[in-house]
Amino acid sequence: MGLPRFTRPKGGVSACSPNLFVANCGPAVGLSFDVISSVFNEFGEVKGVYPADETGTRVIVCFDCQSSAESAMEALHGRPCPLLGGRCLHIRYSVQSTDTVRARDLVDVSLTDSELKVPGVYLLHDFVTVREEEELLAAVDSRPWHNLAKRRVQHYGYEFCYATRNVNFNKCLGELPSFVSPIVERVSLFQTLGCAEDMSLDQLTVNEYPIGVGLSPHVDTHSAFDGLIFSLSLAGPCIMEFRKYATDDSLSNFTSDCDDEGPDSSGGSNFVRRAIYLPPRSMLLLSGEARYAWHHYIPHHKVDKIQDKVVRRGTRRVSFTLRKVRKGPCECEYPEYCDSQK
Ligand SMILES: O=C(O)CCC(=O)C(=O)O
Ligand SMILES: [Fe+2]
Repeated sequence: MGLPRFTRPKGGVSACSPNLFVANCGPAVGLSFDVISSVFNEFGEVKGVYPADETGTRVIVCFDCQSSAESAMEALHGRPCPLLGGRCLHIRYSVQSTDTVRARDLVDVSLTDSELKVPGVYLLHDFVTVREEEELLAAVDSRPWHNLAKRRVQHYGYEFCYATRNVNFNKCLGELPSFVSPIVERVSLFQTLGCAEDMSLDQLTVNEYPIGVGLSPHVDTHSAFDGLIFSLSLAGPCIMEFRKYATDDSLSNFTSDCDDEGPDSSGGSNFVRRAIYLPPRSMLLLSGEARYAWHHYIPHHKVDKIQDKVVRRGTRRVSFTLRKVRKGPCECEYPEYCDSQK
């Protein structure tokens, strides 16, 4: 929605374009949009990487100019790509589609974690006061931001590297800053909701999303972080979406956790999709299945539809993502999604 749509060209050879349709690559085969973007970025500026369809194995890579797309095509088409898990990419030039928003792009947006029905997601509203929100925003705004292509970030505790989607374990940046201490202490509130894991945290990523900017689908790297991922929303709200792909192994029991709804079968989709509204000052926790087996992302929209109400994103959103860096290999129960167990 709101994004240009590109498709696979029909027929044989297609005219050159700055946009590539790339098959055999995507989140369903363990390659995040950030990793794909960093690989294609070697050939010129990548404006965006988008799902080409709902399979999770085909993406559209949009360059800012045609010559970069040509170089990427020449270097990567039909050859195993070591930086993309040795996968052999099938690349064609893509054409802009005239499709309008399709019904299946719309998903009901839940307001609470119990409505959402993604096991392991918890949401607490008003986790911080308006005053605390102002102080947290002032604290990060007085510190240097690091510019990414579409948003700004700050890292504390350990630096997160977007190219590898991992942390540099040997480079500890020091303790978490004191302005976040009250929040780190308060996360123990989630224990009253039935979450029994170790709540100590030593890594903070602050993300600042300008209006309309979102985040590509990903699972936080298992080997990088422990089992709890907290995300505090400040300033503007957002909708966070979740997808669980049906892997070959899970197809037979795919509906066991989500017995009201199987994988979306429209247009060949092979995932279940859910969405939740995250208001400012709310704290989200991803644990268990939600943390390890569901992709999460924020659609790039300037306008969101929440239970029949159209909500215009009027301000930036700043999030504090708090995690604990993992000290050994991940031993989760979801080996098909786990980089430590592959
Ligand atoms: O902005 C958010 O709430 C989520 C950020 C996130 O998913 C991440 O940094 O991995
Ligand atoms: Fe994440």
